[in-house]
Amino acid sequence: MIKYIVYLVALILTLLSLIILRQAYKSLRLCLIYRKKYGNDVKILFYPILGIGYFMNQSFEKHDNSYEWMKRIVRENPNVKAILILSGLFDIIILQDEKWVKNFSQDHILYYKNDGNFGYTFAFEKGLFYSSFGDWKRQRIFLNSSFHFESLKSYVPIIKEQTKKLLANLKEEDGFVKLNIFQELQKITSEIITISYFGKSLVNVKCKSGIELYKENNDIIQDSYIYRFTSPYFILKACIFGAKKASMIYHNQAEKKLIARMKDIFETYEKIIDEELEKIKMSKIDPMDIQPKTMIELYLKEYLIQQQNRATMNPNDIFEKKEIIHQFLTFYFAGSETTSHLVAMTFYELTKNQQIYDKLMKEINENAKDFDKVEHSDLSKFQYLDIVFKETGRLHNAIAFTSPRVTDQDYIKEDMYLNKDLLVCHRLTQYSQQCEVLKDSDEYIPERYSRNTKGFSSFDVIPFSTGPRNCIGQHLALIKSKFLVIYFLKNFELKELPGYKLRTMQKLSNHPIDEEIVLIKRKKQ
Ligand code: HEM
Repeated sequence: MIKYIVYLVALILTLLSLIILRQAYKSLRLCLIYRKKYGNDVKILFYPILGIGYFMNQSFEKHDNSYEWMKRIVRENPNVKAILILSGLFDIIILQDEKWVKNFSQDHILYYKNDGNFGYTFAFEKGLFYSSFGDWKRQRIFLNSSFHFESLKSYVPIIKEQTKKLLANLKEEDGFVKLNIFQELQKITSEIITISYFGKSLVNVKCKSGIELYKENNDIIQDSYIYRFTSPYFILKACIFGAKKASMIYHNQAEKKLIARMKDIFETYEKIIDEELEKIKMSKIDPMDIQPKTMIELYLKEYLIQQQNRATMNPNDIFEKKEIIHQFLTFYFAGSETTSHLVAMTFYELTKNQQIYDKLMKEINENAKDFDKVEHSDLSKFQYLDIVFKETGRLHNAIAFTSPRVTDQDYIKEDMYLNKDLLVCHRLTQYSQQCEVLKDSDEYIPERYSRNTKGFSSFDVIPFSTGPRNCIGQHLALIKSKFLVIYFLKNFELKELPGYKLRTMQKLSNHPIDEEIVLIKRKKQ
């Protein structure tokens, strides 16, 4: 018996050594290729196993921000085309050069995403964010109408109504109070996404486990993200099988629990969708006659039509019911924290920059005398708010680079070479300060965009990314954020929180450790 145990241990150790050797060889080879081809134009970093996680942690420890390391590299090497981070496990390249960013995002169709939160396949795989190739194209065309200007207009009453519920309990006499503004804003942004998708609030719906659906939705996204990047067991599995497959096999207790929670959420939404389908069937309305007002109606109409015409349809145009749920979860995950982050960080900067605060108040007082009367068409009058958001997106974007993509072939375009063994992503903000607009780039200056724009490119500040795979929700995000800021600043005063130090760490987003970032007080009406 002991003999067999010894053999087994020896076998496992040999296997592990072979995996480590294979990975180390891959990383060393990449290092040599890139060093030879680009010299210092591609900055190469190495840290065993932890790789980019190590540099982000160090950056947070030293500079209170998980991305300061990247900023510093670009500042010290303004011509750097990319940063290559090797780990022996996951080797990742972050493109910095404008032309490289442009080419890569235009040719996105050659790449696909195969990594995300633990178990992302259970919740998001069929949604737009993770879909690829033909499936991505079909979805993007299908969804474009819902994110079109005209459709977005119809969400304005929902946005205004939800915004007005904001902090309804806070009384004027409470004076200035600390507030977890992220939490409050996220409740609103996720509620707006839910109502514009399902046409109703789901705030009272509970999962089978008894936990509120909206709460579990937020928590599972965070928990599965943290598990993906911190569990040594999962990291080892991902190394052997790839992250996607590793989510599907050899589950330990923690993974089984996460998957059970995801399935619970999935089944709760499935029940809601089945009820909606049943209502349409009972009404005996011809699917062709449905005039969709919400995204769910758009989907259900299409779903019922395709059920009728399945035999004659192109199989690539047919989608499963699962996609309807994954799409909603995708919007929830991609659209709620990002939007609340934009608004919260704008508030933070306003408390630090009184002149900007005053200028914005002036614009709001002139153009939004009565919040109830502000319509979608009035939003174009808030031009200063536009550049305030642009500046927040530049300095405090929720994410610093796109999610990593992979491909099966080496990619070469002009002087850009991307080896097939790399995870590839690109930055969203240009950190170099080479042109006038980007001077003093650690400062919050919305007016910078009206400076001499020589050398400033439309690829320098791209918080919503660029190319065909840019953010489909960007206009919705900006409409929501504008109404939120206008309503908030008309009704509340903001003040700097004494002694507050902004420390942001990469979790799901690059998020403040302490979420109470400003003081607020209800204004006298
Ligand atoms: C301030 C708020 C937001 C920011 C900063 C933001 C940023 C981004 C970025 C950078 C990407 C590209 C990610 C990548 O390529 O890896 C993206 C994609 C995406 N975003 Fe947003 N987003 C915001 C709000 C929203 C909202 C409100 C929604 C939907 C309701 C949304 C839905 C999506 C989806 C579905 C994608 C994937 C698009 C595709 O692959 O075709 N986002 N977003």
